[in-house]
Amino acid sequence: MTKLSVNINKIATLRNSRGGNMPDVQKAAVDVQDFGADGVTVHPRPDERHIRRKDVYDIKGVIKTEFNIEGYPSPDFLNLVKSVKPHQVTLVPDPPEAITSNAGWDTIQHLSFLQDVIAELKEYGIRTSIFIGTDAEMIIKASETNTDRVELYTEPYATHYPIDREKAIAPFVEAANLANKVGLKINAGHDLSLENLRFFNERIPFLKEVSIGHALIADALYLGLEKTIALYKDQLVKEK
Ligand SMILES: CC(=O)[C@@H](O)[C@H](O)COP(=O)(O)O
Ligand SMILES: NCC(=O)COP(=O)(O)O
Repeated sequence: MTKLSVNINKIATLRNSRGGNMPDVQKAAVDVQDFGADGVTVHPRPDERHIRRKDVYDIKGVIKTEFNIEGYPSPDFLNLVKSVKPHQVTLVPDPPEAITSNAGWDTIQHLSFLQDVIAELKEYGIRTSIFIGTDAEMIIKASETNTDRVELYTEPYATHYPIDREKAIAPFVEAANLANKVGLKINAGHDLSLENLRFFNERIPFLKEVSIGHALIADALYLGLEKTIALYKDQLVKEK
């Protein structure tokens, strides 16, 4: 069954908005795991707009499932993840001013850089994943970085799903089959939701893990975190 890694960035956003420790991000990391998440994902951005470096260490201390840390491989970020040694690091090409992750890597232009970073992370026993679009050339080149996995950037799917879901999913099915063919394991994330997740999971072959945050935390404001995580997990149960 496809694993669900819950991204708790937006819990930190709420906490930071008042300057105290409510909601408690470390407690949220414990709770999402107790409620059935297969992992916790965070994205400590350079401006610490939500997840802070301290959060990363606090969460590391309570991980019983899998810890996935996302970020641009700056020297600061690499020092942080080498110190924390999460199960997985997901490398994203986000510039510091990006409002959110909105593109996959250009694995042709950045091949050598990614090869070096991935080799360094593997020396620390960290599983690597790189954020990628559905472009065939980028996926083929991604296999030359020696990354363990790619994470398919699913915003285009989520945007087009309400318009024409067959058209929305087609490039991602092709991309997943190609990634598998070139020896890459497959994660996916960004803008996945209760609306679009079941269809994505049913149609994408070889999918190992989805990381979901924004929509899940928004849903939890109405439904509660425990019920919301159960609903998202249910979307990942494949019909017999
Ligand atoms: C890599 C990805 O698509 C998301 O994890 C994104 O990085 C979320 O970041 P924000 O929560 O800052 O939007
Ligand atoms: N890698 C995607 C992620 O962790 C969460 O993205 P989103 O669900 O907040 O868009």
